[in-house]
Amino acid sequence: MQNHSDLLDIGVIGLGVMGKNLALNIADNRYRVAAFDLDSTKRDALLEQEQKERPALQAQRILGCSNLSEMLSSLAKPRVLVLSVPAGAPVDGVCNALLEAGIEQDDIVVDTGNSLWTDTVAREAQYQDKFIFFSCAISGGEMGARFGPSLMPSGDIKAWDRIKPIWEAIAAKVDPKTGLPIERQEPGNPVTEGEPCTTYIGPAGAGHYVKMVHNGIEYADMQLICEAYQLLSDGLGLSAAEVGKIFARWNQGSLNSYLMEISADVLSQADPLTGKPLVEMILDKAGQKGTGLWTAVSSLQIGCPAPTIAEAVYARAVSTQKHQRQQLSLLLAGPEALTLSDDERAAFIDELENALYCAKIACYAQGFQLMAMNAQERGWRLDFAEIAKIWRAGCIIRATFLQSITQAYQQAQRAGESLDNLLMAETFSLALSAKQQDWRRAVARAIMSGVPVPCIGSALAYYDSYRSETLPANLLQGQRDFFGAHTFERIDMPAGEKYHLNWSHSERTLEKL
Ligand SMILES: NC(=O)C1=CN([C@@H]2O[C@H](COP(=O)(O)OP(=O)(O)OC[C@H]3O[C@@H](n4cnc5c(N)ncnc54)[C@H](OP(=O)(O)O)[C@@H]3O)[C@@H](O)[C@H]2O)C=CC1
Ligand SMILES: O=C(CO)[C@H](O)[C@H](O)COP(=O)(O)O
Repeated sequence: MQNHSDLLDIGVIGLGVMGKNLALNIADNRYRVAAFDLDSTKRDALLEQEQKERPALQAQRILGCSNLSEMLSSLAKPRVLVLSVPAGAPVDGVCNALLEAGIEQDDIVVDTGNSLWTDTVAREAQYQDKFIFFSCAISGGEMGARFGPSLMPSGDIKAWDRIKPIWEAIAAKVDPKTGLPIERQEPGNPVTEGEPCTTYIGPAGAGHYVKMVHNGIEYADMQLICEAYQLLSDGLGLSAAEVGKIFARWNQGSLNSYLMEISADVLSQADPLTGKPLVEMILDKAGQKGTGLWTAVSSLQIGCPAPTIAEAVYARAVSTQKHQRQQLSLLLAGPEALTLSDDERAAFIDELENALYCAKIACYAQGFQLMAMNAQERGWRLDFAEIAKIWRAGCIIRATFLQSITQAYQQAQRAGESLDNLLMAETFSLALSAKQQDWRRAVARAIMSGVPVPCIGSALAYYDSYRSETLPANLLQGQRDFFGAHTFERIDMPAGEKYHLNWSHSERTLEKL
């Protein structure tokens, strides 16, 4: 350490994938860090890593602690303690251990895990008067944590004022003119220029809600890319490397994103054991930790349509039913293979690129609408231009596309309008209208080839539903009234007036209720 008698700036508890890299990132930005993990080998690995990275002449900035009491006594007051432990019981486990170790009322505990947002709301209340429970959802995975993540803080505003300088220093940075990430993955040389990808989101739970929806969009975006992969490989018979090249090309255009970039990379990777494409050696059963599911559940609970996000969660569930899929693949018939000319194949690839772009817009529209509806229910004032801004770099769904979303919300703000659905933004409505025919052709081809496209297809249904002034819910209301006297409203009478037809009477008279 620079000076062992000095009190340190911040403590990091939990030194796994995220915590270790966050600690190194904070130290790179000249803050002094106390670090603790239940598993002392993780603490030692962190110290070793710092020693390797920090030039010999520079003093170490990370102190390994053997227990939480040691950590508390090493920190300047009021203390700032970052939790990077698995969501759920471990968060309360650490909070209780901190209470036993002597944490004080004005100390700040920042939960950076993927906690369920309602748990965060409850924790703020539960630990009130004991310490300040603050939260900061984080995205960016291992490399983001190390060199600049997207950070979504929420809770006590005074706690935010205290941690803001550290957060702005460690966050990913964006060039304000272009909206593009400024990336420099060099230990000891953090990016200090540009706009930091962090902003105060709102009261307790708001940041975790926003991160949860980020992950819901992440699930959908990943599944869209996977569907395109299956269409190109099973539908067109292209090799993994060929699909990788197509994705790399798409990544140069409007589909430019981190997820597209890494998908191209994964597809071009050979398996070190067999030499075959690695992707073909990876078992097709998807894992999940819950944030996509929570997003889908929240959308159902508040009645906000997010079908593409929900389909992405189902797609992971179907993938895990490998045994049933194996059995049914032998039982159920599919369509005849399509024979396409070279021109048709080339056209299909272009159509699919447009389909993916349109479906992506629909996913983001669903996610942003969900945040807006939940914010309204909770009385949160979320700033969507700021949220889109902090997702332009650092996080997993970072994409040039986020700059267009930022601009759409900024434009709406300037005009004093609320953008209730992203599909209404001119930049997206024009793009969708221009590309929707290709989207339909791609979905039709997928259906005729028997390749499942739950997300590309559901996004199209979402688009068609929202551009339909009338939907068959009139018949649905008639059905409900028929079997359960659930009543209906009439188009020629004031809103809110309820009617019921006496379906079981021979005269079928209409009653106004
Ligand atoms: N990995 C990712 O890409 C991202 C993860 N997150 C979230 O960040 C959080 C951390 O994730 P990640 O780093 O991947 O998880 P890891 O499992 O890699 O790390 C968690 C660490 O916390 C330690 N730990 C558990 N309980 C305690 C405790 N009571 N006191 C001290 N240390 C403890 C674990 O030790 P041990 O292993 O011995 O139990 C482990 O070293 C999770 O909530 C995750 O959902 C958020 C964004 C991205
Ligand atoms: O939060 C993240 C990125 O933003 C994590 O990587 C998340 O754990 C991924 O979710 P899952 O394991 O459910 O795919």
